[in-house]
Amino acid sequence: MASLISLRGLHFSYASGLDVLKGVNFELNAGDRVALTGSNGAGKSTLLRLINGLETPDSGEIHAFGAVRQQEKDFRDVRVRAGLVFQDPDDQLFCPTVAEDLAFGPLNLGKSAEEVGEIVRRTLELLRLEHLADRITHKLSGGQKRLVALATVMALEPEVLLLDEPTNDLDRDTKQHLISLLTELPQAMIIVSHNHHFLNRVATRQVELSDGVLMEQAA
Ligand SMILES: Nc1ncnc2c1ncn2[C@@H]1O[C@H](COP(=O)(O)OP(=O)(O)OP(=O)(O)O)[C@@H](O)[C@H]1O
Repeated sequence: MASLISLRGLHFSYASGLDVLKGVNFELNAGDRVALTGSNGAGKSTLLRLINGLETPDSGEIHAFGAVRQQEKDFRDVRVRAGLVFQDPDDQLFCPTVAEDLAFGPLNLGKSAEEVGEIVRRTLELLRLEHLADRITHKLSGGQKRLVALATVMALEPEVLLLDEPTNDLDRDTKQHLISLLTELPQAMIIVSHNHHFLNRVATRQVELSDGVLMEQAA
């Protein structure tokens, strides 16, 4: 079966001249929950942004959902099908209330108000966030915002999840709930985290980004 996402010989440097990726090869297959580790500044968030077309590689190929993706227009459907939850929830949340933030994406995809209402209800329930539906998003705690950011991506019903440090700010019980939730979801995912306990519980594979290349770690 073809990979959901395939990166081939990916090179990327920032305009400052900083060489971040120096030939990354990677395959994400159905059912994979991949832990993406590496030291601070190794380029993990950059790699997630490249998959979503938020950065452009200097060379190499990005294949997603069966097609090569090169130009901005090629990534429009990738951003919906491979939902990126940013490291900083404030980059993700911009509507007045939690329910409106969850509704924004599906409404934008042209779903009916009735369908969207059902998606919002179901997603809030899945993440145990029903009690926050009418809260003002920017007044939530850091952990609450992180879960709402995940919920806004889940509301788009993506095929792949790209999670950047999903456990930051979460208390022990909420982390436990996130472990149960992620291991029960059908989606393939890439999870960037420094929390090895969490990754050991959730991931099916581990890759480490070091000196610009990805290395598969022994199970
Ligand atoms: N917009 C940018 N412009 C220039 N340099 C950047 C930019 N964003 C990130 N960098 C640099 O690129 C490198 C990789 O950053 P990135 O955020 O991808 O690392 P990371 O592995 O996710 O780190 P962390 O574990 O600390 O979150 C770092 O040296 C960072 O300072």
